[in-house]
Amino acid sequence: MNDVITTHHLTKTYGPRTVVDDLELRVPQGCVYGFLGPNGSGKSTTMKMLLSLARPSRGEITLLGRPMNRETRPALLREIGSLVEAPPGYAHLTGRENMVIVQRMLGLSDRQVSRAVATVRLQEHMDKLVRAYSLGMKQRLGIAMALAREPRLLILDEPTNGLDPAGIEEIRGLLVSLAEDGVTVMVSSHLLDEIDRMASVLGILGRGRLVFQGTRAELFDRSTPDLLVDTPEPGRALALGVPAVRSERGLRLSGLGDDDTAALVRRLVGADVPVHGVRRVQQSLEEVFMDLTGREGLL
Ligand SMILES: Nc1ncnc2c1ncn2[C@@H]1O[C@H](COP(=O)(O)OP(=O)(O)OP(=O)(O)O)[C@@H](O)[C@H]1O
Repeated sequence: MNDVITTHHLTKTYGPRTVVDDLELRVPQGCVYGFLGPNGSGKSTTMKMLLSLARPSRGEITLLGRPMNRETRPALLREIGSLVEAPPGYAHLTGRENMVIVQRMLGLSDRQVSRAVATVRLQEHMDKLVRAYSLGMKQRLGIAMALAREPRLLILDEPTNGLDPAGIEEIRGLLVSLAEDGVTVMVSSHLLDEIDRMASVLGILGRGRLVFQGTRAELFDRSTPDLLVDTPEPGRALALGVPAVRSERGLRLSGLGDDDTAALVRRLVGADVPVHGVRRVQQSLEEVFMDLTGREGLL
């Protein structure tokens, strides 16, 4: 599978602060790539660098198989649709007038514009002022603007921000169907659940660094399942200073490898705490993310 986005040592510093740190992104063709991270972890800055809206302090970007540089930039950007700030568009114009501006700017055909509008299902609202649109309609108009050029790559920064569950569901369905048609979609969010339900590949940022990249299954492979210790006397185990929380049948511990598990069992048995069983259970996706991002409040 070809990668549509690759970066090498991609870094952004603001003064003494490194906000994007040595990223090696690999975004495969035709997937929804979920770019996740807590607020302030560097998602927007990364996407802006991919779109030449911010200049990298260091590193290289390759898009659609071509290195991004002064010569290739104009042609590459023509093939990329994006939504990176709050919904674009002039509020005092209608949806249609906004689309005409995009059409003229990019030299698009009527067919391209009407297809994009139909894809986001805004046909019936094109003669309303954008000011009167709901947030979801504004986001859909923004996506129509990004789609009209029939991009091979879509880069969307938090496109579901502020939408209600029905609006989120609608955007999610739209992005998945675009990917099925071969468009590569990179979409950022700080909402784990939302990304998990649409992305087939995940990139997770924590404090500017890529802490994980791969499929959901690979993510679970990397995590250490929690340990459940069945004991009728969890209080005595906790009194020993064992780093556990109480669970239904005893105790639950996170992040314990095999050696630590053996040491724990020895310690409990040595202290005469009855151990009826020791099992592993998979962490929830939330817990895996929390561990990776340093529990910075990813939802
Ligand atoms: N122009 C700038 N000058 C200085 N610092 C900046 C600038 N732009 C972003 N930052 C800082 O870089 C860090 C990363 O910001 P960024 O917006 O990329 O994060 P994010 O993951 O997209 O977060 P959010 O979900 O809140 O948008 C933040 O600490 C932010 O304050």
